[in-house]
Amino acid sequence: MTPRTALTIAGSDSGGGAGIQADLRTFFANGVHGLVALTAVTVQNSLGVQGFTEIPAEVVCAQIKAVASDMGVDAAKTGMLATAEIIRSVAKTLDELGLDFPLVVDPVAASMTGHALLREDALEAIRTELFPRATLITPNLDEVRLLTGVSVVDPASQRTAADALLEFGSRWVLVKGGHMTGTEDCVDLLSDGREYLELTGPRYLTENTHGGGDTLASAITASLAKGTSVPDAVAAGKKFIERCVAESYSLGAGVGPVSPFWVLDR
Ligand SMILES: Nc1ncnc2c1ncn2[C@@H]1O[C@H](COP(=O)(O)OP(=O)(O)OP(=O)(O)O)[C@@H](O)[C@H]1O
Ligand SMILES: Cc1ncc(COP(=O)(O)O)c(N)n1
Repeated sequence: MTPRTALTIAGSDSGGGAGIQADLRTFFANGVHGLVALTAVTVQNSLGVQGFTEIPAEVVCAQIKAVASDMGVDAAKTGMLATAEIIRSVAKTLDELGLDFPLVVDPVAASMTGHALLREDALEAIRTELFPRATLITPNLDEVRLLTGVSVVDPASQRTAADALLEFGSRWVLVKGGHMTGTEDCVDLLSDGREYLELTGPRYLTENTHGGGDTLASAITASLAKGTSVPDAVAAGKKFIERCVAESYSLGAGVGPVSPFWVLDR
C-alpha cells in the first residue's frame, strides 16, 4: 500500500542526528514516505556546527514544487531555513500550492550547542511569513524568549508564552519544556488559545538529546499526514520522542542523538 507522504523543508546534519536526517528516520519509523526540500548543508558533528552553506532559494522552492506536483504532500514541516530569502520564497511557494495540508513550523534558530542556524533577521521572517500559515509551531524555550521576550520558568509563564506566540497567527502552539530547569518532569504545553493541554512525561537523565526537537516535530507531522487531529498527533509525538530520548546513545565526543531504532524491535 502506498504510504502517506510528509515533506521536510530543512537542512542537512552531516552528523546524522538532527535536520533532514532526523526527519527522515522519524518519518520512516512512523510509516510515512519522507519528501525533502533541502535548505542548507551544515558541517557539524557531536561537538557543534562548524559552518553552513545555504541552497539557493529558487532550488529550495523547485524541490517543493517537484514533489508536490507529482507525489502529493499530506503534511509538511520546516526546520532549519537558513535565510530570510529562503523563508520568504518558501512562504510564497506554499501559497502557490494552495497550502491544503497541515504545516508544522519548528522555528530552529540555533543548534543545541549554541551555533546559529539562521542568518541575521531570519527569525523575524519566520514569525511574519510562516507562523500565520502554520497549523502548529513548536518553539523551544530559547526560541520563545527570542520571539516574545518571555522567559519560561514555570507553568504560568509557559502559558503566558503560549498566548503571546498565538498572537503571531498560527492555529496551535507547542511550547516545549525540555530546557525548563527545576522540574522533575518534562512538560510541553499545547494550546490553540481555547484549550491548554499539558503533556507531561518523565525527564530522562541523559546529555544525548541532539535532534530531539526535529524528531518531535517530524513525528507530529507524520501523524498529521495520516489525518490525526493536532492534539492527538502531539500526544503521539510526545510519546515517540520520550522513547527516543530514553534510547538515545553516545556517538562522538560531544552530544549524541536521540534514537528511533527501538521501533525496529516492535
Ligand atoms: N531529558 C529529557 N527526557 C525526556 N524528554 C525530553 C528530555 N529533553 C527533552 N525532552 C522532550 O523532547 C522534546 C524536545 O524538547 P526540547 O525542549 O528539548 O526541544 P529542542 O530544544 O528544540 O530540542 P533539541 O535542541 O534538543 O533538538 C520535548 O517533547 C521535550 O519534552
Ligand atoms: C541541520 C540542523 N537542523 C536542526 C538542528 C537543531 O538540532 P539540535 O538543537 O538538536 O542541535 C541542527 N543542529 N542541524
